[in-house]
Amino acid sequence: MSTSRQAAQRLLRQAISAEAKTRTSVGVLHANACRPNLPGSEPVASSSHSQTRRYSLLAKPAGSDSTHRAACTCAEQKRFSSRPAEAPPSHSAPTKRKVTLLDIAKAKEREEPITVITAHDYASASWAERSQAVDITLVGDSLAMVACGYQSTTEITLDEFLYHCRAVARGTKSSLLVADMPFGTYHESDDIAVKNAVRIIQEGHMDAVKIEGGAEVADLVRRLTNYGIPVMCHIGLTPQRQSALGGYRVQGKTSQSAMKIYTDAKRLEWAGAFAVVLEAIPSQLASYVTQKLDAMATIGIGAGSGCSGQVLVQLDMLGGFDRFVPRFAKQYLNVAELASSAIKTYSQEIKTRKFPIEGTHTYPMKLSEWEEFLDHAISFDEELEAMDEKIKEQASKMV
Ligand SMILES: Nc1nc(=O)c2c([nH]1)NC[C@@H]1CN(c3ccc(C(=O)N[C@@H](CCC(=O)O)C(=O)O)cc3)CN21
Ligand SMILES: CC(C)C(=O)C(=O)O
Repeated sequence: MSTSRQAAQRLLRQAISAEAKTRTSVGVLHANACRPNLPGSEPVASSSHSQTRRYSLLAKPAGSDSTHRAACTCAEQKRFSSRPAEAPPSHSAPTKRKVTLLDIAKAKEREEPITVITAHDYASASWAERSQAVDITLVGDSLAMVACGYQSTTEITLDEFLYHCRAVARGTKSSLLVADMPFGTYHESDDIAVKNAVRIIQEGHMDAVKIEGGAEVADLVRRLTNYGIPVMCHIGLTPQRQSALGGYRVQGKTSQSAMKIYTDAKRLEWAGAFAVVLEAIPSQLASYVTQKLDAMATIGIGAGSGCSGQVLVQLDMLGGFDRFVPRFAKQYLNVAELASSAIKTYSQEIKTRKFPIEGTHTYPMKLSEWEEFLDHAISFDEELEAMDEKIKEQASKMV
């Protein structure tokens, strides 16, 4: 027998024996994690499975489950009744209800691709919302690099991160909100990790947390799901460990590291995670893992089309981040180029007095009010002039 096969079997045995120790309550855990009975989680219409059927996770109108956040955005909209934007903002026309864990589980089961995109602030969250086409909005800690300009994701603190979570939550109504647990927030102890996860839910207004790691975080995943905090995991290329991995490198290319990814995925599923991000791994491995999981959805990024869903960093797919472009990032737009050329035109128009345009970007005033103002202003100016004269006279007497 080859050594890699022995190593693989050893890993699987380790995974199974570790699981056996905690297996007693697995049935219940699984039910909790993957068949949640949360408020607002109505079942999606029970039509028969069809690969070609249009994906209908988001099809239901928002109604009784409209959230506090939704109420806030509507109130804000009324307050700022300025010139209407070109198209109505998404929150003016709520058309879909909140996506739930049950929807995600059903989509996985029916093999309907799950769409995930990151958002880092209110604007990017609103664009995702406006598309009415996103199942999960992820506040990924890539925001440390993309929105804050840090060198790596390990530099951001929980407080900084929570500020972004809140902004994203204000711009999101329908998609399920998942946020990374930043580096250092789940490492010290499981007690501290639970406390920090609670902060992300409570202060960050998120629906679920995401944790990087495999077997080593399985106990924590189990504990969080037991407490009713849904968990998404992240294996393969785990950016918080880029130093240890020797950079942002593809993972799972040898049979042994592929086995580690597979057994990690199994452990995380047993622990109750509702989904796992598979980043930068060979696509045949991602497909295999996806097919062998019962209840946990796989969300691929650089892992091919065989996953239960896909995720990209929003500014990568919009072409708004140029420090590096991973192979897996398809650019649908070049927002950086469009934005900087628009800023250049704006500046040129200011210099050539083409902007602002009288009547378009200006506010009107009644002629009668203007004439009355001029009367007052002219006499005010005359008084000022007279005072000026007096001061000059007195000054000349003093010298
Ligand atoms: N803008 C952005 N997009 C991301 O996807 C992302 C972040 N930032 N920040 C955190 C991590 C870092 N990630 C990265 C960064 C670089 C590569 C990259 O350039 N990888 C090489 C593969 C190298 C190899 O062959 O092993 C590539 O060519 O894609 C991949 C993932 C993913 N995450
Ligand atoms: C790329 C996604 C999966 C992520 O983890 C992030 O945005 O940090």
